[in-house]
Amino acid sequence: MSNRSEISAARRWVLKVGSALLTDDGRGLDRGMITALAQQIAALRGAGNEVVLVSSGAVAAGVVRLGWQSRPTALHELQAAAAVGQSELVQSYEDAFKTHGLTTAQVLLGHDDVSARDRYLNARGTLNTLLQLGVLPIVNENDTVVTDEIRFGDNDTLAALVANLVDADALVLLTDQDGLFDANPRENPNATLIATADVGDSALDAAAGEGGVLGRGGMVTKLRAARLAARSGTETVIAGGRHTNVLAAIADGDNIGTWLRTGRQPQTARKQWLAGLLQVQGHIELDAGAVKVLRESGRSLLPVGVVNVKGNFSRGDLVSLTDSKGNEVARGLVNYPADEARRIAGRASGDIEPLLGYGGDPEMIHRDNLVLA
Ligand SMILES: Nc1ncnc2c1ncn2[C@@H]1O[C@H](COP(=O)(O)OP(=O)(O)O)[C@@H](O)[C@H]1O
Ligand SMILES: N[C@@H](CCC(=O)OP(=O)(O)O)C(=O)O
Repeated sequence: MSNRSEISAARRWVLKVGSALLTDDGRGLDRGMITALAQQIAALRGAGNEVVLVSSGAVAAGVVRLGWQSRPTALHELQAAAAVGQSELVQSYEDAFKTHGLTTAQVLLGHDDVSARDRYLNARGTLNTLLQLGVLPIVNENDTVVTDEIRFGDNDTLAALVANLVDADALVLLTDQDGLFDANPRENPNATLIATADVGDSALDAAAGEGGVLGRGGMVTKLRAARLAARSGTETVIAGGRHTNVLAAIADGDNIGTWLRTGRQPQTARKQWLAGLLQVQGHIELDAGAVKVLRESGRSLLPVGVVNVKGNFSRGDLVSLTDSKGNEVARGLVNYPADEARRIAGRASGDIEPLLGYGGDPEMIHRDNLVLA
């Protein structure tokens, strides 16, 4: 019987595989692990789930391919190794998933892609489209172009931001340990596994330590990632990737690894997160019909319901939606910059392409990106 109904109910998964697991003791990519992962992910998909894979391993693969003895520290050398290793990494996955009839897509993201508002919507749109097409997105940090200051640095954080981006139900962080222990098991042989905890429990901070030689963040970044993911209602499980069929066990809600509970309704959590994300950059006045639809049926805002556009905002900015008297009805992330929003205001969605010269989103603001006042 499932102990973890919040996990077994999950349908949209972000799965992160760390360098510690994927690289064969620093001797390049562990092909056996990639084959096993592909088989398990294919099974998860076959059971009706959607999966985004966030995979590390580019630097470790590149270091071996270049014949270097150890991981370099200079940024440009790390970037060169990532560029070499990333092609090997995605090629290995593509080969492994092909045998299960799955198509993969390489998605390289930088910090701006998940924090700048316009790129946030673009990355979200692309990932959602890939999922709708049945493609398996394989995400990594865009290591070759990012600079020191803006690097995620570890893929735990990237995976959590991707979970926010696609509204994942569950985030699974697979690593070389069986989960989060009450102390670092490398240093303390008596450490015991924490099976379940509230993600916000501050006692966890004392338990989580740094990572090994291969990975970067250790449990510190995994805990932080779980907290980031929880902001949009995503549940996190940290588990050992070397167990046979670990993904099936997690998806069945079995008591494996560490479950970090969010304890909040996903939809509420996501909307609170959105609301706290940004400053309001402009105002959009709605007609009475649009106000009613938003309030009563929770639908998206279409351009046809827009009467007036104030301010100079960009795509992805947070705007305030008001009725004719200026009362705030809702807030949301707008799909069009102010000048284009003015041009399509009051018009049917079918007019967007002829008016703007490109086929943008049919909604002015999608309901997933709207929070009622
Ligand atoms: N409390 C803890 N429980 C489990 N592992 C811990 C803990 N504290 C630190 N660690 C370390 O975190 C490592 C996993 O993180 P990391 O090396 O970054 O791997 P990955 O590449 O999978 O992200 C483990 O090998 C372990 O040494
Ligand atoms: N983007 C890097 C991953 C960084 C990294 O090592 O992350 P992690 O394994 O999560 O600690 C790579 O592909 O090598």
